[in-house]
Amino acid sequence: MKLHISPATTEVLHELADYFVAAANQAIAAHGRFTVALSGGSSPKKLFELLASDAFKDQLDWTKVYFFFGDERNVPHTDPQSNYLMAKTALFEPLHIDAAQTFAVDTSLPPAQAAEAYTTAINQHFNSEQARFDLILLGLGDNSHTASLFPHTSVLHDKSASVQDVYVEELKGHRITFTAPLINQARAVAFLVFGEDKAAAVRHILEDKEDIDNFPAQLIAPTDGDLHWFLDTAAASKLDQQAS
Ligand SMILES: O=C(O)[C@H](O)[C@@H](O)[C@H](O)[C@H](O)COP(=O)(O)O
Repeated sequence: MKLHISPATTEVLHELADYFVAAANQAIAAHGRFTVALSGGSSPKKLFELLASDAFKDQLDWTKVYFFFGDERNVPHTDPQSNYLMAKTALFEPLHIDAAQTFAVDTSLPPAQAAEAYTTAINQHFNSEQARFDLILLGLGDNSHTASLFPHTSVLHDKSASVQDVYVEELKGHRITFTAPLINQARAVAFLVFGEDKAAAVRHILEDKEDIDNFPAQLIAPTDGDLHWFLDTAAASKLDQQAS
């Protein structure tokens, strides 16, 4: 596990954008394409905008990049809460990504069917071999959730490498999420976390004793892959360890 800690969010974003480009070019050179699962929420929006900016957009062949979502809210793709809408606006449209390269969760289906259909789409993308994403981007909630692996939900104990529908009591709604085993199959996982309000959660995940039901992001430990945390100093402020 590698910690990347920088004072300013702009530095964190540039470091992760450099890492994203390097991982993409390495995957494209090695097996002809780069398959990435994007995180949702607010943190990654600036990363997507940076990747689509003049500073980065010409650094890789975007026609060889395939985009999935590590989780999605149970809303239409036109809803401001939609993770797909955020990525479409900040990344896919500015880069003119072909629709055939983007895989949105079909939220027009009931959530359980949407999750099952997404699992099928992933398995088809990987030709029914092990679904091994080249990179999975994750955020972290201040309650230590990641993707839509929320505290005290049954999906935390799902041993299948799949996509699941989960009812989240605190949200009073359904989410569709990768399971931890699916995330942990990835070649690389990168967390992007900003701000003092996340500092306690970061410490729970990286330094406190195992307590999966309260701190679900502790589940994330790639079996045979790299784990990176990209943090600003505020989010890292409660850690004993600093960047390695
Ligand atoms: O769909 C989502 O909301 C995300 O996938 C979720 O896991 C997010 O990464 C965290 O909640 C942090 O969200 P912020 O970046 O908005 O703080």
